Amino acid sequence: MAIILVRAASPGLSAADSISHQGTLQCSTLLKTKRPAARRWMPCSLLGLHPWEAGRPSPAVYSSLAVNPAGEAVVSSEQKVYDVVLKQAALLKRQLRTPVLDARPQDMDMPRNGLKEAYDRCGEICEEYAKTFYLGTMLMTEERRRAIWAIYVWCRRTDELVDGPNANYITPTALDRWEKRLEDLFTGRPYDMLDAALSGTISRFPIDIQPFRDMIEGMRSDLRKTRYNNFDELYMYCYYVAGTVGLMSVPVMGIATESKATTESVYSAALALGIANQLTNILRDVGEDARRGRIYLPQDELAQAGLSDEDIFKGVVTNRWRNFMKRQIKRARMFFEEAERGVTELSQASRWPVWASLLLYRQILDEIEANDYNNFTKRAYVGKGKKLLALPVAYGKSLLLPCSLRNGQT
Ligand SMILES: CC(C)=CCC/C(C)=C/CC/C(C)=C/CC/C(C)=C/[C@@H]1[C@@H](COP(=O)(O)OP(=O)(O)O)[C@]1(C)CC/C=C(\C)CC/C=C(\C)CCC=C(C)C
Ligand SMILES: [Mn+2]
Repeated sequence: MAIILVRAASPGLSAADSISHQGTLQCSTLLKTKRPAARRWMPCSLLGLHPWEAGRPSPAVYSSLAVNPAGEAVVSSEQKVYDVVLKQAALLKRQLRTPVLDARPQDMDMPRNGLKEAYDRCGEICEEYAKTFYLGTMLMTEERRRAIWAIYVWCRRTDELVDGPNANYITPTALDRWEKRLEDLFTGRPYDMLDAALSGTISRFPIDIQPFRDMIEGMRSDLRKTRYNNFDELYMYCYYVAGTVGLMSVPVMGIATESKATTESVYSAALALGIANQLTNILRDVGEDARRGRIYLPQDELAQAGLSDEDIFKGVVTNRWRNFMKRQIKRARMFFEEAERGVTELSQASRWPVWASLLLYRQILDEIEANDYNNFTKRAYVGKGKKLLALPVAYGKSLLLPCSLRNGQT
């Protein structure tokens, strides 16, 4: 059995997370590297319109069926993911009615101070890799903040498996081992200190394993797939690698007690924020991903715009490219808009970091425009000044009443 031990030059982690034994995948390097960019296409072909152009209805209103090239009706990715949203929302509602904290093993055999150290380490990693977001978490209650750090670190480590410096050595079997390790930590047998922080977190919050499994599935898909035929395929990928983060986070962030929104609608918004972030990430990184042989943009939309893989490899900004990009940006913004309604429904102290991350990530789209759509050789980057300005704006927005109280139920 292969042992994958990656660390040494890692500025992120220390001895505690480097324990390795046969057959267990070790992922202790958290070097700042880039994930290949990602994508999605809306299965509304049956309606004859693009939802992001016509005003995006709630997922339940979308056609649940898409048509495959053979003309057969198939369940769309959007519908499949919406089923996950419904399941997660139902679980949350059920678990909030049961005494969760008593029903689950506490702290999973970790000594109290060991767990504190584990959470602190997660906080340090989070601070190192996502400074602004880390600052935002400081407004949350201590328990929530630690939980978000633990989730962040698990996601970051998972992402690093396929996106980090050792990505070339990662095989589907290694991901299977990572998933086994996930199952172990969910049943109170964490493998290392950072896993223990997540074990502690799931013992305190009603978090389900499915979004975590699905993120690993996204990493599997990254290993085997370098093209996406249409937005439906891209949507699924975005759900796997980023929508899942939204679903993991809601049970920790909590819904405002005064909110009148349904749990499903809050989960849908969280999903939308993950999708919006990932679409933005993909649009920012077109050139970088192409240099790694990856094109996440929907192939059918490229063809409709008169563009090919070759055009992307050449990396010349033409009017065709500008027009294509305008539509992609418009779609990403629609997902941000959908997410906005949900942020207001979160518990008050959770809203600020989420608003901050939404505003900051969305600004990357403005920067792509400001670069005249040259995302081949220019990285869209939000400057320090704009970043700083987003923080008070986000704070102001976090004070607003939930949308469901302003406009009736969402
Ligand atoms: C407050 C807040 C934002 C909480 C989420 C914190 C958290 C657990 C983040 C984990 C992020 C992570 C490491 C995901 C792994 C996969 C990945 C890297 C996805 C990309 C993130 C951007 O990272 P970066 O720019 O560093 O990308 P590179 O790896 O360098 O390419 C993603 C684009 C997706 C991240 C997705 C989110 C942060 C989802 C946000 C949604 C919520 C927090 C739900 C909010 C709730 C409502 C109701 C709106
Ligand atoms: Mn990455």
